[in-house]
Amino acid sequence: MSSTSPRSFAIRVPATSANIGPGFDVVGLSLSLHLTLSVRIDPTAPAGPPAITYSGEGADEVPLDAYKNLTTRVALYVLRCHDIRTFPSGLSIHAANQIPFGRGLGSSGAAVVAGVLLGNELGELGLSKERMLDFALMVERHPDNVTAALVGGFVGSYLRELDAAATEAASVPLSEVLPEYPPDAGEEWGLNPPQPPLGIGHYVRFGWSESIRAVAIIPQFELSTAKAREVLPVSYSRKDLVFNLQRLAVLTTALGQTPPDPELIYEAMKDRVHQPYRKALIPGLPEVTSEITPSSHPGLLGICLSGAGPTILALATGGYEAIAEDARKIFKKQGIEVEWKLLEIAAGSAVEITS
Ligand SMILES: Nc1ncnc2c1ncn2[C@@H]1O[C@H](COP(=O)(O)OP(=O)(O)O)[C@@H](O)[C@H]1O
Ligand SMILES: N[C@@H](CCOP(=O)(O)O)C(=O)O
Repeated sequence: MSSTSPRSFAIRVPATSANIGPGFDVVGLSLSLHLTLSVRIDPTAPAGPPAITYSGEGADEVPLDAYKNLTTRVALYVLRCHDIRTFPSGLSIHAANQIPFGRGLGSSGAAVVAGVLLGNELGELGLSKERMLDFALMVERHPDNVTAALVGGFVGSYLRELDAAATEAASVPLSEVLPEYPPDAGEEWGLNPPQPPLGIGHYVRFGWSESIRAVAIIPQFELSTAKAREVLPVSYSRKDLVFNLQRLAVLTTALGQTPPDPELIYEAMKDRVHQPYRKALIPGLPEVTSEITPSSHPGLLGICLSGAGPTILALATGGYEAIAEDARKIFKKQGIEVEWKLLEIAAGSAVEITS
């Protein structure tokens, strides 16, 4: 294909639920709601900034300026790290988004991963998954959502301990990784964006019993992840850490067993590291997680906050509607409306060349 031929491709990134109870900042699960970018590059089109259109969740608030939009800013960061200073001319992008913003379903992680994949395709960079994860981790610094969104499934990840130089490179302020472009008149384009250190994130995919589905009970208010992280303490008692470690060790295997064991899983999805501190931001959270149990709701395996919330994630093999409707009643007492969705575990991110 000549360099003046138009080309098109689609990028599809799943939603994610992070933590799954005790695995704060460690485990994530990809879910069947997607952010899909339909991208066209027509090098013969008149020069101009990228044309972005957007539909679905967040359409009323997402910026359509490529220098302000999270996905395109991440793509430009990836390009600049490879000495490509601008978007190609004749670039148009349509984003169709099913992932609600600020609900604990990994919308920002999906937007970041989509941006990394977009940069990789626009620049024809041929980056490996591992290298793409490095770029995503320069922007979203907890690995659980972006790793599960990139590779798909039920995934555990850790950040490698970096040496002093790599630590410095990885701790540059986000404003330097993603400066608001374009620069003011008279300023130069930044020539040396902070390069991600090699091999920041490492992951493993756990087994997942095919009988398990996810009920996402989504309160109709937004809670930013940044705000929900501010309420967490900086240190924990040994008792609380051991409580979580014991459960996480059991949970990562228990969710792969067929048939899954509700008694084992319900207890293994309890948490003392983040949920107790977030309950003030999510009225009804303690009641939902303690009143909906495998004995009151046959089919339920376990129930927890999804990511930083406010969504509640129930893992179950049946009885989905009763779980969701009873959670709705509990939230209603707090004056909170919810919608709920029955979701499957999704495949990881994918790029499809359409022409
Ligand atoms: N598809 C998207 N395109 C651009 N920005 C997005 C997109 N999805 C999410 N964002 C940004 O991420 C923010 C939500 O991130 P966050 O508070 O981490 O919540 P969560 O990731 O749990 O949905 C949104 O308010 C928006 O600024
Ligand atoms: N481990 C993070 C996960 C945040 O997920 P999100 O979907 O709410 O962005 C945390 O709990 O803060």
